[in-house]
Amino acid sequence: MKIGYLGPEATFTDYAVRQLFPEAERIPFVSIPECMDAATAGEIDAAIVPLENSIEGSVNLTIDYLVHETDLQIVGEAVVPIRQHLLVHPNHLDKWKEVQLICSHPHALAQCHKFLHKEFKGIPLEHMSSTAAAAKFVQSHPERNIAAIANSLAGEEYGLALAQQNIHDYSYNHTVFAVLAKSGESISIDPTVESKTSLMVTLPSDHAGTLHQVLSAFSWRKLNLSKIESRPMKTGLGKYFFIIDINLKIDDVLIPGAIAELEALGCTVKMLGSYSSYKI
Ligand SMILES: O=C(O)C(=O)C[C@]1(C(=O)O)C=C[C@@H](O)C=C1
Repeated sequence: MKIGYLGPEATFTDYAVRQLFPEAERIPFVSIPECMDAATAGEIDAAIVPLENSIEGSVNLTIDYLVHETDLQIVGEAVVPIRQHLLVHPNHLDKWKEVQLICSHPHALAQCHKFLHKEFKGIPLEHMSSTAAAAKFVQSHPERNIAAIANSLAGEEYGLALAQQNIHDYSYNHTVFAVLAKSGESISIDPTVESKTSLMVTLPSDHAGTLHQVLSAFSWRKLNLSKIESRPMKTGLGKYFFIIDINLKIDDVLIPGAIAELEALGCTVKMLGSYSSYKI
């Protein structure tokens, strides 16, 4: 089985792939959209992409690309603990407090915002395509006193020294990764802790109280929602769609009944997936 991920080797996404699919052939991509495109084209069996972080919130690029640009389905998800470390080239370990630049993925920098503000005020931050790309960049510039924020796997992979560990601002730091595949493809992930169904719901325009009616379609059926999030449709100001997660696998009665009720209200409903959730 071929699984695509945001590369290079030793990103958090790569770590998630290694945990979920230890036997798979891992294929790195330079961006999340490229990885999803490869799944759509059938070059890989599934793409693993970050969806949401407990400190930083949703990964908008993933959600928007999934909804607007692909027909991929969510076939599984994994909740992965995230530990961010400050890594430097071993040549500069004794002067890590004087680093001239700190680079990482924007989500990783944001997860360490308070640490950076306190310890490295005024030091430039550079966005890289992933945490491992930042670690690789530091490795390839041994002459510069610069640092990467990345995980310990990247530290080992790129021969960097650990200057400060666990620098994320809140100790509870977890990212949810989605497993995306073409519709009809099933990928088994065991053991399952929870099940979920994700829907994209677009409301009819200018109807007072529709969101209330949408929520009551779930509430009177006692369908427990774990997330409701709005994202712009990208067609005009004030035009939004909703992502709604239900804590249940698709069944024959309750969820199809709720969907039919939403459609009767004039909503458009797209099934994003019904899948198992795995905790690493
Ligand atoms: O850069 C990485 O290592 C990634 O896998 C990406 C990513 C993200 O996009 O949120 C994944 C997990 C962490 O939250 C930080 C970065």
